[in-house]
Amino acid sequence: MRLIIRQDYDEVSSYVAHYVKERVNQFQPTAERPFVLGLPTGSSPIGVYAKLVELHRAGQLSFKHVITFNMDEYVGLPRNHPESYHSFMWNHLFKHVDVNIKNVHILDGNAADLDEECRRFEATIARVGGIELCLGGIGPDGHIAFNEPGSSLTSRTRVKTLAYETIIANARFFEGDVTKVPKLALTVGVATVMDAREVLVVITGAHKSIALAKCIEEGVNHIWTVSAIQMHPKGLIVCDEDATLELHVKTVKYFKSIEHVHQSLIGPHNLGLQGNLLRSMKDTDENVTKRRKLFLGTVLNTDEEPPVSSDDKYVAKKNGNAGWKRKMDS
Ligand SMILES: N[C@@H]1[C@@H](O)[C@H](O)[C@@H](COP(=O)(O)O)O[C@@H]1O
Repeated sequence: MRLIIRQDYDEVSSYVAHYVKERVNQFQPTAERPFVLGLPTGSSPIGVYAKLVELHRAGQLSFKHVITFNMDEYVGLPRNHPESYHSFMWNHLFKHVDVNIKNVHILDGNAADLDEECRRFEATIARVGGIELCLGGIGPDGHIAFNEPGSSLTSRTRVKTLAYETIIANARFFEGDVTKVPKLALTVGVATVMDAREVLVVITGAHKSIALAKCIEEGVNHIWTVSAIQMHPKGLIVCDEDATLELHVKTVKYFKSIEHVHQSLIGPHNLGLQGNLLRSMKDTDENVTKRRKLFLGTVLNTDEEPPVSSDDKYVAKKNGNAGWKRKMDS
């Protein structure tokens, strides 16, 4: 799992939107081989959606061959209610981009048979070959989609009773009145999310800092359901500085250093796709030499171009707080 830390909400949104753009474009989706994207609601992804719309308008991203699955929907709220997740998605993303409405999948919280609706949703995801990239947000209690504390980590799409904390948190969208917040929702399960080939969770704000710490510094558990991301082979969390408040300094430094080394390996402009790009790089001698130089340059913390052979004057010799030292200086 990787953790990318950006200064604030805007930078997080920009990072995630560019990440999505890169992933979709790199995939080169077609009608026969569409890109399948999982999408969240809530205030966390609003900035991401605004940037995706900008990228679309700038001609850098098309949703023509993108199939979407939303994570959840309230039960019993009319589809055209301003706070339904149907309305949310339409207003923040779908009406602004070239997505084919037939490719949009949002659970129907007014279906006559809610269990059947959930089964149908899972079957549709399977039919299109699974989700390629699933974006998510979390509640302050660490829930992903509406997988409230105590949800099974093997859960699938189903009807869920909302936790009181979630009802209170979401009352802000219902004139601050908890009685107006629906008490049930349909939601994908934790396992549905984790089945995606890649999971990217956005976490911003000091009010989510405990959840972030629980999610990445403690064990996988069903109380903080987003902690399941620890088990995912390709999990990415993008957070802002405020959300790191409860993390150990060591944790923050570790993830920042990892990102720093990645960027030094392939350059700062390849937003988060380092793994893919590195894998796809042809390992010619020239590439190996280039990457090695970049890597050594970071580790040695020197402006001088480092050499490329292993038995050179630069050695892994720590010179107290002064950083790495050259052998000939020692
Ligand atoms: N079901 C949604 C979640 O999918 C979302 O992640 C969460 C966080 O919302 P926000 O981003 O507004 O904090 O809200 C709701 O509970």
